[in-house]
Amino acid sequence: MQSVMSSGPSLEADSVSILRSIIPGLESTKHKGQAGKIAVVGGCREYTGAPYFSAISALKIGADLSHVFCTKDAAPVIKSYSPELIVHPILEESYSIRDEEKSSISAKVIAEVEKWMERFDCLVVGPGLGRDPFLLDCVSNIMKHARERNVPMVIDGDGLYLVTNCLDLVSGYPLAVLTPNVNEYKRLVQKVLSSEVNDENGTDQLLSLAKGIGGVTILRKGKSDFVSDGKTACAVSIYGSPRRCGGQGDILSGSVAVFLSWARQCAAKGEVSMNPTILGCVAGSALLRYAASMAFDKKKRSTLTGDIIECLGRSLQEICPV
Ligand SMILES: NC(=O)C1=CN([C@@H]2O[C@H](COP(=O)(O)OP(=O)(O)OC[C@H]3O[C@@H](n4cnc5c(N)ncnc54)[C@H](OP(=O)(O)O)[C@@H]3O)[C@@H](O)[C@H]2O)[C@@H](O)CC1
Ligand SMILES: Nc1ncnc2c1ncn2[C@@H]1O[C@H](COP(=O)(O)OP(=O)(O)OP(=O)(O)O)[C@@H](O)[C@H]1O
Ligand SMILES: [Mg+2]
Repeated sequence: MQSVMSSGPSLEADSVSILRSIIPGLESTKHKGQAGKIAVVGGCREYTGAPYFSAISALKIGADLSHVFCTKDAAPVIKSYSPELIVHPILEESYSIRDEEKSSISAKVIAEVEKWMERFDCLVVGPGLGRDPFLLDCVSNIMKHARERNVPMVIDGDGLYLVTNCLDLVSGYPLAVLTPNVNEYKRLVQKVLSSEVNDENGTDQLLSLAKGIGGVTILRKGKSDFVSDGKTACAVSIYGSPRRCGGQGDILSGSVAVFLSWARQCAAKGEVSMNPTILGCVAGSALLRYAASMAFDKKKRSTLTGDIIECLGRSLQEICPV
């Protein structure tokens, strides 16, 4: 029986033990893909950094393959950041197409993603996605297909904007993980609970929110990260950095995708008993916070997201040496 809490009344999760329990061994018998195939749906004309941070973090943590489904404009830019990523330039924003093209483009997008969908262990929906209505409509269709195929989804950034306005996309889907920052959490609470964020009763409110969306898992980001699936709640407060450079949430989304895939593999073998989405969130949060503190020790005020990504490998090695 796996315990997510450390002993005592604190909500703090035993995140180091959780990390160690779900990280797979590196065995010579394994083939490419067994350690995880992740896809990020995000990246538009404005934002190319966010999907890159998410997808490259997944690889640096140990996934074997990392795909990005983005707009045609964003693709060459994301490809130029890294030859490691498999980049699909399939999405379109309204400015680049005529109204009469919309239905055929929408069908093409879903046909392209469908070719790959069953191979993915997890999707990350939203990093740098933007808010173009036509693009979000296509992404809604991608999410519906992922759900039909029982593919887990980590929803972040503009994916949360989409989901907050259309809760049915995730409501009642236990393989959905929402990772809101302070603004995104506020919008979710207002929409689902018709109230304002109440920090005095923060854990109860988080439990109600996760329950209100039908048992999805929510990772509320902040000074401490709080995680709940509507039944249990826990926190990750260890490590962290005082630098709040943009992009740390993107590292987190890619990390959670990998860890929840690993946690599901462990759960299928009966090695863990906690909800794998909770384990994935706790592990992702702890690793990001550890890498951020390591990067800050070295770079101080000039710490950027790229510096934190560079520390992911050493952080993993210190927590779970190979
Ligand atoms: N290097 C990169 O590429 C990075 C890219 N990033 C990407 O940026 C995107 C937004 O994420 P974020 O974190 O800025 O969202 P958040 O805190 O709610 O917003 C702050 C304020 O901005 C506003 N606002 C935001 N988007 C808007 C829009 N499209 N159109 C209009 N308003 C918008 C918002 O206003 P509000 O909606 O509250 O009225 C709030 O006041 C997301 O795709 C993320 O992945 C980040 O991951 C960082 C690294
Ligand atoms: N005040 C804080 N103190 C310590 N750590 C924090 C604080 N705020 C956020 N973090 C850490 O940074 C991570 C990212 O949270 P943040 O709120 O910056 O997300 P975000 O706004 O979505 O980021 P992004 O810029 O990638 O969109 C969280 O997992 C959390 O661990
Ligand atoms: Mg964010």
